[in-house]
Amino acid sequence: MGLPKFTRPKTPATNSPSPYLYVANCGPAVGLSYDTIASVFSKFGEVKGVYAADESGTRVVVCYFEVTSAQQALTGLNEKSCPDLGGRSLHIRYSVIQPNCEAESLVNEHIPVSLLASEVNIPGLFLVHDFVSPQEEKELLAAVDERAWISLSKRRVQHYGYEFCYGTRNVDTKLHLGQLPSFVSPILERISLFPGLGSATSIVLDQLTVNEYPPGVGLSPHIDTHSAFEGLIFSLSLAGPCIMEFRRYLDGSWVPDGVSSDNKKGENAENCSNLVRKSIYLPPRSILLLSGEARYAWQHYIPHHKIDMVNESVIRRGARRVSFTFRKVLSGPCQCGFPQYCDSQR
Ligand SMILES: O=C(O)CCC(=O)C(=O)O
Ligand SMILES: [Fe+2]
Repeated sequence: MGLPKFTRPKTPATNSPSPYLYVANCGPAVGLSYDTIASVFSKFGEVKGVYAADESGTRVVVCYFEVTSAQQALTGLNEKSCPDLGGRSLHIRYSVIQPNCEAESLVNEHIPVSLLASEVNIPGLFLVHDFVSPQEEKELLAAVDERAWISLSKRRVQHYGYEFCYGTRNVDTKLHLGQLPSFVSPILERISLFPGLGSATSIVLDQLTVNEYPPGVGLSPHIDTHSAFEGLIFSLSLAGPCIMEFRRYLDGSWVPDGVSSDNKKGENAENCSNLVRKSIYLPPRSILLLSGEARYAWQHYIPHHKIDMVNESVIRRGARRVSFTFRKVLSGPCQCGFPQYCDSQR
């Protein structure tokens, strides 16, 4: 599964022809849809696909079936004002294919982005839109902005209840920071009535991490450490949207130690064939619940994009996205039914 990764060619020359063209000054961020680009390039031969070359929205890779098509397109379009593309001049080179590599950085390599959890079809994943009102959103943001942020390399965080340690990806259960702050009390009450969980389940949450992501900053793939937290993880999205992706290794491959949520390397899967990927759009004021299989067996991550393609629409990340992740610290070992992904059971 997944497409090969295309790299930016090192030499600017038109040597080493290949069926793949790396095209700059072209893409959704400059108003050119993938369909428009495909239709212009298909004048030179059959186009296999058009993909984002990176997260800029202004560079794409056009893949032909035949090298000769790419050669003709390069001759016909490179550095020339193109009337079919609003007079824009494209900067084109042959691209290089990197074999056996998943291309997660190709924004449009994409898996379709679902708007509803039911479309994603991962057991235990739920999304509720408009979980808080715009006024509550404003108040929650104001409350955290009055408090001290901790700066990580690319984003800022606050921890309540227990501190989450990114080095060990765990919490120190002996270090209780206190009750969750009163400004989240109405949210906790509403979570206790969460649809789908049944009134028999009493939901106690005692750890909150607030994450503030600037535009273009995401989160690398991870499963929240099984031994750190119980089975329900709620994440409230505020201020700006994002897409969250999920991937599961079908053979249950273990995530190597040291791949922390701030380590972008963790995004490059070594092996594409045993991986399933899904994607969901998280609008501001929505809350996501990871439980069961979604919590224990699927890695979740936020691609490092400034713009996201949500089906046919280009969605710009806002000035920031702030998430409130509510969890319950686990006191004993994890006894989940997914031992192949469980640090307590390996
Ligand atoms: O920002 C989010 O919604 C998710 C955060 C997350 O996955 C985590 O802190 O483990
Ligand atoms: Fe997480």
